Amino acid sequence: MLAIEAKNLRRTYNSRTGFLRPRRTVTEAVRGVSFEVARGELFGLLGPNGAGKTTTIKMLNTLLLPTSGTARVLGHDVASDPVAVRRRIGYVFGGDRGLYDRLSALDNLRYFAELYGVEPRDQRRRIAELLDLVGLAGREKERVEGYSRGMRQRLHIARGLLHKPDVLFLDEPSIGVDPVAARDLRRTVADLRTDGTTVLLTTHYMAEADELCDRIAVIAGGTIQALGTPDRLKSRVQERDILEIEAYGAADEHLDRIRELLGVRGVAAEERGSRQAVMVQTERGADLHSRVLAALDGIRIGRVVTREPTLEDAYIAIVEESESGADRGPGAAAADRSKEVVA
Ligand SMILES: Nc1ncnc2c1ncn2[C@@H]1O[C@H](COP(=O)(O)OP(=O)(O)OP(=O)(O)O)[C@@H](O)[C@H]1O
Repeated sequence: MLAIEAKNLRRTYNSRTGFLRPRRTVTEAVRGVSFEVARGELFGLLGPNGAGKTTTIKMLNTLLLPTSGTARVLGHDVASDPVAVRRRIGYVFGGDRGLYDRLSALDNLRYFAELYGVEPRDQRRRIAELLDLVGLAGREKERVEGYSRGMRQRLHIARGLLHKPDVLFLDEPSIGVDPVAARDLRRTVADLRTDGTTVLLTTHYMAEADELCDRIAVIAGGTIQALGTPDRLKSRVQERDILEIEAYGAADEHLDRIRELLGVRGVAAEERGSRQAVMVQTERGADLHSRVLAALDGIRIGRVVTREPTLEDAYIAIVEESESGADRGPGAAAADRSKEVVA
């Protein structure tokens, strides 16, 4: 039996804005998403902000009803049998909500164990096992208010696992967590595999997805744009070189100028503090160094390197292709999904 089976899932949001001239906005957040996750698999859902990842997860974990389509978790239909689904799943989301700061980690876990109906005779053992799994054993008597963000996230995971769910939804668990703590968190997630838990993970960190996930679906504009193993997704850009340039103040017009160069297959910029990393995907062997630098004329440039493509580059290529259909430019796909109607 499959752990998760989503068939043509759709979800529309209706929201109202304005008082004197009320407007109703209809947003098609998820537009026909289908995928399957096998038991014991670690499946990643990647996509830009607003792609529809959280909405998809919320339909699978019964927090939202699909507008149409069907989904089953461990064979139970999310719409007609939500109680059976809830009994078998855990949900952990990034951020600060969901723990009691003034209590110790141990008291938090005891409280949630009661709430989730963990048998009193099993509670001690289960909590000890989980503290061990998430690397908090020895620190459990400290108040959560003194915990670092990474420790909190690991405690969140322990909380989500108290009732031994077969499927765990992890929505951006490493958001705001420093690199060392993120590494510990990844180890925790990888360890879940050993006891057969199926994990559906959303993340914005590509290295994390590459390291952890058996398969990944890239979602953009409410639909799945690519699905496969990390290696399979990377193979989409294997015929490319990546020119990475450290720049200070590159604007959209500079990126557009680079995009127009012959041999350039994609451009993206990532803010890194006061500077940007401009990533230019070029056809393999096309030596575009000088022409790309000329397009950035007038801007302070730091290090320039050519490197092999990573999962992040594959992801950028997939998302750019989905957004640039018919020359509509970045963001067009997202804009198409919201329509304003007079209320
Ligand atoms: N409650 C809501 N009411 C109206 N629109 C919503 C609501 N929740 C989400 N949306 C819209 O639906 C679309 C998908 O949002 P969703 O939160 O699922 O994306 P996401 O991929 O999880 O994004 P992020 O990475 O930013 O968390 C977005 O356009 C968002 O603005």
